[in-house]
Amino acid sequence: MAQLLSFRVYLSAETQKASSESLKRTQKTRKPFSPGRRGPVAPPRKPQNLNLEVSPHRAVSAVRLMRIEYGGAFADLLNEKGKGSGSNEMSYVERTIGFRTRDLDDRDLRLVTDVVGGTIRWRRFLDHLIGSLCHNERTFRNMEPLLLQILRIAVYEIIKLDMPSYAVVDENVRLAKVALRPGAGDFVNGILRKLVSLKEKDALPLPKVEGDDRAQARALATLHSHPVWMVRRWVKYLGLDEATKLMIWNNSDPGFSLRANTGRDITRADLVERLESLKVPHELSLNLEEFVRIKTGLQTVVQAGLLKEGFCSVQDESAGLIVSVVKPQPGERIMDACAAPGGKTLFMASCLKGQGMIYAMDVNEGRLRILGETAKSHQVDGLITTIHSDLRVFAETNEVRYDKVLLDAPCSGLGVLSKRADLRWNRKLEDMVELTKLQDELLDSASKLVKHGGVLVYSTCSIDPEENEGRVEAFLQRHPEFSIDPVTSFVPSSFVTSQGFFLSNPVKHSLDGAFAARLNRAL
Ligand SMILES: C[S@@+](CC[C@H](N)C(=O)[O-])C[C@H]1O[C@@H](n2cnc3c(N)ncnc32)[C@H](O)[C@@H]1O
Repeated sequence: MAQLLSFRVYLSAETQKASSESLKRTQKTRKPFSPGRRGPVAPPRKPQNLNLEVSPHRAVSAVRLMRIEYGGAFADLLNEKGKGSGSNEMSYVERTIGFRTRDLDDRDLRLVTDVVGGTIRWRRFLDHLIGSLCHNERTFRNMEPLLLQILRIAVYEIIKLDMPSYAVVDENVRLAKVALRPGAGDFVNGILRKLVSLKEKDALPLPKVEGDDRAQARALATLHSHPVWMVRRWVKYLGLDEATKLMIWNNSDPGFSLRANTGRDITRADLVERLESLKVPHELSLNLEEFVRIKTGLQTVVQAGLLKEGFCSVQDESAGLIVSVVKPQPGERIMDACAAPGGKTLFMASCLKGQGMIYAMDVNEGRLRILGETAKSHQVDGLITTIHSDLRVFAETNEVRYDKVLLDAPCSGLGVLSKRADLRWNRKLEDMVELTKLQDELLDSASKLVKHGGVLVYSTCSIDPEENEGRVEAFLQRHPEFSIDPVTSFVPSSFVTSQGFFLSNPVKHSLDGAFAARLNRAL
């Protein structure tokens, strides 16, 4: 169980740099969903018989989408469940739409993952099309949640997956009829037939990128399905072309990297051998000698137990490169001040070659416990001491100083939107103000723990200059005892910014976006 959890957390660790606090907030404030009209929760429906007419992947996708949007579930966690979680999933389906479908086979599971991820990513774009095809805005605004999810799935399948229209219309009309009522099926039929006809004439009602900055940002936000505030921010910082490329990247299927567990003397060659025997296509990382990239086959790796047995971890290369910036050396005492769930802690521990200690601190006790359990399976637990504390409180009272401190700060996660399909919709502009304030406080506290002549590494999985360069610049003004140590000798040159920081750019490097600054404390 701990192993499964640790996989989940690893996968999300590198993908979920988003502050878990704010996500939790979203989770708490979301109301339980009802399949009927938006509003109060409907009483549970009575279980009915198995329905073999409705396509299982669509029924399950619609229910997962309801759970994500109204029930506070996270898209990546639902997708990771995969095979074996069938009966639990079917009981959700039954409770939500009143019947079961046949069990999902491997192909259905892949379809569910694609359809759920894609429908979430493309939500704004799909809603624009659906809204344009309704009689009036009120029809769209008052649409019952399940009906809306069925329409989103159908529009996504027709427009983005290019599935045969007749089958998609037929299947989704049937789902709406059985799960809701005959009239709902007629409504879905009407909307989808209009859509198919416009698609065939190449006349979809899409906005034009024209007018003032605000109007252009709104059009781009619809066409590439992102919140308007993100588009405006990226156009400001990156320019129109780069912002557009970034949105295209965020909408593409994410790739993953695996790190061979060198802490257990497993080499990349050993990992490659296992991947070959499992027929998982892979490429060697050009940036890190422990890493292998895979585009497909992650489920195969999970099912073969490679993560469970501590053979390897799922870790993005951008996270591995942050560890390169820290460059842990045998014998060092390193404070990992925001450590959980521990992706970087474990990699750092494996660099110590049995000598030294990583002090892994986190305010979240549950995530820290998972870190401890995973450290055992990776056989590096003797090199890790966990500390459950708020860094700000710990730094006030603790007298010990460390050779190096890594502050992998809670951040917006704007660098990992390709992996976290729902994050773009959960993140708000106001979060940025709260996060930068927290990052400043944590930087001040982390700096107190660095010994004279020691190193502080500040990192995020954001590409936002305010969370990155902006925080470091403000910190250096408050702390003249620190200076920038350019990362030139720690990472390949294409990752080094003009100021000497590490930046992985999703568009340029085909990795998650991440940032790190290496700061030396004067002797
Ligand atoms: C980006 S995640 C860290 C990811 C981790 N370094 C890894 O590689 O797996 C940020 C972490 O900071 C923790 N955190 C947030 N505020 C904190 C605080 N005041 N003190 C200590 N940890 C905190 C969160 O619980 C979260 O686990």
